[in-house]
Amino acid sequence: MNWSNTAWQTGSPIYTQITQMPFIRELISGTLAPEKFTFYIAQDSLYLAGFGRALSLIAARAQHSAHALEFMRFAEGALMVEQALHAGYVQKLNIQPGVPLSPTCQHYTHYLLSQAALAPLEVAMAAVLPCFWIYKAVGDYIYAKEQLSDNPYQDWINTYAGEEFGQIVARAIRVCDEVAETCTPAQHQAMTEAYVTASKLEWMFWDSAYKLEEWPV
Ligand SMILES: Cc1ncc(CN)c(N)n1
Repeated sequence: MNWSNTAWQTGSPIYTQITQMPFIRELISGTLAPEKFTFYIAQDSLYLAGFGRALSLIAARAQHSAHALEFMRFAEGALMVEQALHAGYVQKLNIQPGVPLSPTCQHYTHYLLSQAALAPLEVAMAAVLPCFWIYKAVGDYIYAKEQLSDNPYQDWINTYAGEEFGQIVARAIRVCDEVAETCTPAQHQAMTEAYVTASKLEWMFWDSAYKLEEWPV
């Protein structure tokens, strides 16, 4: 079995819980409060800046030039394509610059950056994989469930359920599997742990937006 099959199976209870979150249910029905989506977009723009840097760090550390190139393209995708979607929303939702990182956004981006800089390369790659794979799965899930023709969140849904993002996700999974081929069982275990941790942080990210999370002090 490929490492990615094990990772998906291990992380699937978290994925299932994500699909049941109020944030996701309300995205499907189009009833999500605009202030919650605005909070999400503002934090996600900050997240994507950190995520793009983490991907660039992994590219710089990759052992094979084909993998380095893939991660450079992934970084470009996060910083250009996804940020372009957000830029449209930032304008539409009138999000002002200078929004501070929420506690969860800080936790998640710093987790990815520290893994990208300091963890063994295969663990760093596994840590960023949920950012691709869970979003694609959630995008497809929402797309399949929604019944509205005028969902206010349709652009967001189309981006993550789209074919183009699907191809990027397939390539990210493939690189992880190629790297995992030469890893020991202990290294596979460390990869899966990083994958599960990042999956939990995905759950927390949506939860924090729904709660409009603030610093307690
Ligand atoms: C928190 C989060 N995770 C993943 C993605 C998709 N790259 C995103 N935009 N935001």
